[in-house]
Amino acid sequence: MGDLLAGRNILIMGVRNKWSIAWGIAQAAYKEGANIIYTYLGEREKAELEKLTEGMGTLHAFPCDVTSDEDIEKLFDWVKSEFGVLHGLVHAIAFARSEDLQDSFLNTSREGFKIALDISAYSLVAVCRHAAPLMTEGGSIITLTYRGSVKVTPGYNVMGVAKAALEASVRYAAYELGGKNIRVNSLSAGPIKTLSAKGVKNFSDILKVVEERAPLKRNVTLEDLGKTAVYLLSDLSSGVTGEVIYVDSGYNNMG
Ligand SMILES: CCCCCCc1ccc(Oc2ccc(Oc3cccc(O)n3)cc2)c(O)c1
Repeated sequence: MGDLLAGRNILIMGVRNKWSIAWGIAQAAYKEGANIIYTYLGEREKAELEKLTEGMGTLHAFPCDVTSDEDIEKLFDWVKSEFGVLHGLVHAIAFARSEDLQDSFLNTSREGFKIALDISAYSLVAVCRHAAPLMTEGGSIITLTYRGSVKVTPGYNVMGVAKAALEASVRYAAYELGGKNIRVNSLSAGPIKTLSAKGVKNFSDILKVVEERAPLKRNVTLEDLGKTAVYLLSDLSSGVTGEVIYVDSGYNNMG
């Protein structure tokens, strides 16, 4: 047990089950003494959270559908009234319609494009706007991204466009919040078998390629991601903001 995050209130948005990257981050932050607050989408995710957090003390959780400004407002009103101050936030939420994650990118519909960008990119902007006033002692905000934002990954399609918008949003949010000592960064994870990954065609192909070609010759684990998230959430990364940190076994540096 470390104390890198002792006494810090950290809001984690996006735990769906034990395979979730957000759950790997929650476990690592908990081990470093953080006081974790969760948001969930529906009753199924709430039940999963209750199961996952058994034996970890009181479960602090609140519902939030990030497509609703009212939900986001209610969430932060509740966090303010229950905890007063927030020190960290993990945004691990994204969505695109599965038909937009299959073959032709050019066939992405206007509605599908809007949905992907609203949930996967705009939601970070709204969350930063509401979290910042609670980060009165400074803070660290991290979101999850993927290499498909900067390099074409067949099948990732509109999600790659959404992640490009997300990464640019991280830079602009970091610029505006730096003066309040609030840092905003993205963690670019290598492919991991999550519930979301099931929605991306060609996903399974890429796991094998990483294992064969990446410098570390293995895929990353939830533990790998959790440790880097603790670094970004803690004072160890005090000089880092507006950045994309790759945790992908070095794959992104291959030719
Ligand atoms: C061909 C790309 C292989 C590597 C993809 C790695 C990856 C896996 C999962 C990722 O997160 C999501 C999140 C939501 C998402 O949209 C979904 C997920 C399931 C069902 C569905 O209808 N949409 C797709 C990917 C992600 O951003 C990146």
